[in-house]
Amino acid sequence: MIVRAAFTDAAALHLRARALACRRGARLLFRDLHVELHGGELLWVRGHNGSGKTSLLRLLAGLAPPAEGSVECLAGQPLYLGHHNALKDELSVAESLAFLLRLQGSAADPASVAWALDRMGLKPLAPAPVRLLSQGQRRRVALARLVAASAVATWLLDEPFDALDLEGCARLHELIVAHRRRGGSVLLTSHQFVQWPGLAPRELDLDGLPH
Ligand SMILES: Nc1ncnc2c1ncn2[C@@H]1O[C@H](COP(=O)(O)OP(=O)(O)OP(=O)(O)O)[C@@H](O)[C@H]1O
Repeated sequence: MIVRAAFTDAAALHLRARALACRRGARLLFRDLHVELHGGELLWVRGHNGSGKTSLLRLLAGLAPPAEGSVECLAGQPLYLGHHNALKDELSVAESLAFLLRLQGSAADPASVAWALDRMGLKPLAPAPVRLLSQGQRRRVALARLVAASAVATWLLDEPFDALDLEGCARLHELIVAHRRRGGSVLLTSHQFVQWPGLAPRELDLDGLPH
């Protein structure tokens, strides 16, 4: 089960990375990167293709060790949502989401799954096989995990707006706004300008870093 983090203390420090360096193969992608993320904040990580945005998120999520520096998660283990949707083609939409919810330690009973699908506008697709879904519909199923992740203080989202139509973007926007309002923090990458009203992200541009 998700450990319920006490993150209602507005503007508390949730995540701190100091002097991070990231090496992929022979390439040093960046070094001397400092990141702080507080409750209620949205941080938009920008940079050209291959600048290291996904690599940075993986370091912050603890999925890979940094070449140098340290990462501290002060409000519990973050939820990392990668740009691969990780759905199982042979399952139905509801079964596939239940599987992902179980993996992240959230309740995966039929009512919780139905609620999460409904919040992402997917209710009619619950019994459909995943293999029949469009890319945007797949993205929505993956993002439905966030509906059940209100107890996780920090969300790390890699290209969450990818493949979404306007309505899908609006639904994700709502989830992010609600999470920040309850004191949660969000760090995301996006190639699109994050311009939804009320989002007002702080920006971290990897293109400006030493390497
Ligand atoms: N396993 C790996 N071994 C070696 N190099 C890798 C590996 N994975 C990624 N890279 C390289 O690291 C660099 C950064 O990749 P990363 O996916 O972090 O970039 P990104 O900023 O997220 O890119 P994009 O905007 O295209 O999603 C790329 O040049 C990529 O080729």
